[in-house]
Amino acid sequence: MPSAVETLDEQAARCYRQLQGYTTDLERYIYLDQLHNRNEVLYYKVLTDHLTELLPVVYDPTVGEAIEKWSRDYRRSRAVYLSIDRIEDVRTSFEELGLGPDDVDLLVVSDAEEILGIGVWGVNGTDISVGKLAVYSAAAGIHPGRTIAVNLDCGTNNEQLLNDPAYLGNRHARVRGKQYDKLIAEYLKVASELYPKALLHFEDFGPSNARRILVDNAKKYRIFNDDMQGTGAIVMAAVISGMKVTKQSFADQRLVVFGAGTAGTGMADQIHAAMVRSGLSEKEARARVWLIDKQGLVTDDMSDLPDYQQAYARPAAEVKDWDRHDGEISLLTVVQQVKPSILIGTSTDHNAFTQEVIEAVADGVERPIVLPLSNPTEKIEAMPQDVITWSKGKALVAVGIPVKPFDYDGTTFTIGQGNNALLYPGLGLGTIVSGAKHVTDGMLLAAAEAVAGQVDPTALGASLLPDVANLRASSATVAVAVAKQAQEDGVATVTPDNLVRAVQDAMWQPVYPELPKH
Ligand SMILES: NC(=O)c1ccc[n+]([C@@H]2O[C@H](COP(=O)([O-])OP(=O)(O)OC[C@H]3O[C@@H](n4cnc5c(N)ncnc54)[C@H](O)[C@@H]3O)[C@@H](O)[C@H]2O)c1
Ligand SMILES: O=C(O)C[C@H](O)C(=O)O
Ligand SMILES: [Mg+2]
Repeated sequence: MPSAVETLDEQAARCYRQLQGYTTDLERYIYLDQLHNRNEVLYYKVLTDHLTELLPVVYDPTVGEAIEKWSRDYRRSRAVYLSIDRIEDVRTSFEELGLGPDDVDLLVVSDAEEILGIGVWGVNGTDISVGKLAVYSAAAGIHPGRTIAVNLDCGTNNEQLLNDPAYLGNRHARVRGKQYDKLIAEYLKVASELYPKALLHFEDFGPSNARRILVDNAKKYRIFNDDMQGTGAIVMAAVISGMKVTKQSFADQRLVVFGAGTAGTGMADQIHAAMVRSGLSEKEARARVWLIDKQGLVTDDMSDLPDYQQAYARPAAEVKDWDRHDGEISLLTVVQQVKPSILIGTSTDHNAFTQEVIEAVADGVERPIVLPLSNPTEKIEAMPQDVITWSKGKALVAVGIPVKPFDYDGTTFTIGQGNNALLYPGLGLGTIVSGAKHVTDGMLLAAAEAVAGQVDPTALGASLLPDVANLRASSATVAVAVAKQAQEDGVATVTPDNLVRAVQDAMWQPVYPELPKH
């Protein structure tokens, strides 16, 4: 080795300078991934020191592009691969890691059927698990050595991958039905037996599997679906913040969800539950939710509605006089009829929130909450600057991607990042610190309230959500609230006297360990 002996800070400064030499975010992603593979402490040091700048590089939106090119650019495996063709190998695949029952806090698994909004990516989807874990470690100090990324390779229907000679996954159509269910059951069984203390995080599954797996297993395993629960909770945080401006309660809201899949219906469920908690009956609350999917407004005369949409289908009779185009009731018509106080986009339909739609929303109520949440950037329903301009500064906006502050009519608007990354790291840490047997609805709500409690959104242009730069502190606050709620909900298995201290102590810092002295 060269003679110089450097500190971690000096090494990190060199890496950061090297990073400046690249021109595209994908190149930066690859550089950081190689650093991740070479020196994990140094990688996290650079990442945590420049979190606002580098989160969009290691995570959304760049991770979407990295996934598309993953086989082409393959470097090194950072995950456990479980093949649908070799379910009998699930246990050995984990055992090969040599980790004991007390060694693992967290697994992130994806079957890559709905990566962000870019569809099915087979084994290339590995990096969504890797990226989510990097955010857990950088934002909430979950020890990276105590985490495992998992890819479930169920085949892929993505022709581009099947025809790509470089593709590294199973070259057959996606396997569904009994064989798929067997793989999921085996994963849950093995992972929870080998690592009984670990939280099992599910990411970017297709809508029907995401919901089914969560509903069937929520009571049996320590399981969390980020796209449903994490997203639902960050949206709750944004809405709680927005209601501080409008001085309303959940019972006053009218919710339109555009894109009623995993994330959209997950949010509808959490906001519906909050409406019930604020005094509405189940039925009254349902009557305040409108789902729109590919076939327009979801109504109860539609055949083959998936179960997660049925609950909110509007009676056909109620909308029989509404305008239709090609038989469908459009987003614009729904907005004009309903005058939503909250409009959410989780459709992947880029630019669906047109000027006409946003103007209609702003005509309907004084300060509408507008959340175009589809990722990555090329899927977003509307850019925040447009939503602010078209609503004449009235809309209260958050989006899934990071956006720089901008001026409108003499005011600077700061747009919060309504991405589950602002919430799940703290939720995970709180779950781990409390040893919670399950992630309860109460814990999700506590996380949402803790996130919202960190901002004052009342000034015009203020953000609805905390700044990513404060994510580490914000995650610690969320973790304390979640662990406390776990105790109140009777699911905590560890009850430290001083929760704040326990959370701080549990947070891993990127520093080199002391070498033992001889
Ligand atoms: N900001 C966040 O934290 C966050 C979290 C989860 C998901 N998302 C984003 O939300 C989007 C959806 O993710 P998902 O996991 O729910 O996917 P999904 O496939 O489960 O749901 C998408 C839904 O939108 C519908 N849709 C597609 N095109 C449409 C159109 N033109 N009009 C109306 N509806 C249409 C689909 O039929 C489907 O029901 C993705 O872009 C994802 O990145 C964001
Ligand atoms: O990964 C993200 O950026 C958020 C979310 O989980 C998504 O699927 O879009
Ligand atoms: Mg996701």
